[in-house]
Amino acid sequence: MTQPVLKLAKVIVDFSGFKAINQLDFSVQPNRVHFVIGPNGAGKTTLLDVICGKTRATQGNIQLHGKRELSKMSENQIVHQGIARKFQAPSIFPQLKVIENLEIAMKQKKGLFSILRAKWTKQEKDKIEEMLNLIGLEKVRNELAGSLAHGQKQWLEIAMVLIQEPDIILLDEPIAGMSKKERDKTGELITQIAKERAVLIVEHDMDFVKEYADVVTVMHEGQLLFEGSMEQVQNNSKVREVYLGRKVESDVVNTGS
Ligand SMILES: Nc1ncnc2c1ncn2[C@@H]1O[C@H](COP(=O)(O)OP(=O)(O)OP(=O)(O)O)[C@@H](O)[C@H]1O
Repeated sequence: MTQPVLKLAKVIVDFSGFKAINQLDFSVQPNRVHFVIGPNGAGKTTLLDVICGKTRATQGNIQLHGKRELSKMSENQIVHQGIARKFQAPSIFPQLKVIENLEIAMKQKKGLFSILRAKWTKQEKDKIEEMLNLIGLEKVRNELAGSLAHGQKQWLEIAMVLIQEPDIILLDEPIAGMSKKERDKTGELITQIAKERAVLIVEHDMDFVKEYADVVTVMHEGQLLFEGSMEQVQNNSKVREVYLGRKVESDVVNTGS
């Protein structure tokens, strides 16, 4: 079996006696679009927070490639290990051009010393070009980022995260507020990204999960309730029970079936 990119073992996140994550064992394989779903309060956001270091694990281990232990590292150190997160709200620079946003992301990757060497190498230029093509914004490269449509802003930020060349990218409800067309394009983009790295996504939209998931983890009360394909998730009795009586029940239990 392939070595997981990321592996959490017996992780606990305790908020003053309340365990938002409770003895969680969880791993992410390379080249997979991996979704995390679960009812409100299940611990999904806390899972992303603890992986990227925004929240500290009270207990347990978080390992990257089976060796680098992340649970004691700062957020900044974790980014440099190869874990990048894109939050729901875009954090682009609206007053700068699309291409300038990508250049800033590239500068962050280069670090201070290389910034002093002001010119871009051919490799860096090619990378920026590759990102523009990947997100389909090559024709609007000189537009101000603030003038882009909602979906385009989200893709730009995904590209800014990808420029860091992370091993794993964490996305928090990436299609929130998007039109059908934008959602489809985001799904294609995510599929494309997963060819080179692992993608872990917290998502509430079950149609989207069904369409693009390779693996779905269902969380409940800070623990892993079930993991498998979306079809297996939909047919699992424990999952049905947890969602029973909740608003999302019909989505999880009936989507596309
Ligand atoms: N900083 C905190 N202090 C105390 N409790 C917290 C904190 N952050 C989260 N929690 C609690 O931990 C539980 C899990 O929260 P989390 O946001 O991870 O759930 P979620 O699955 O992402 O939910 P949603 O789908 O509603 O976003 C919730 O009961 C929440 O109130």
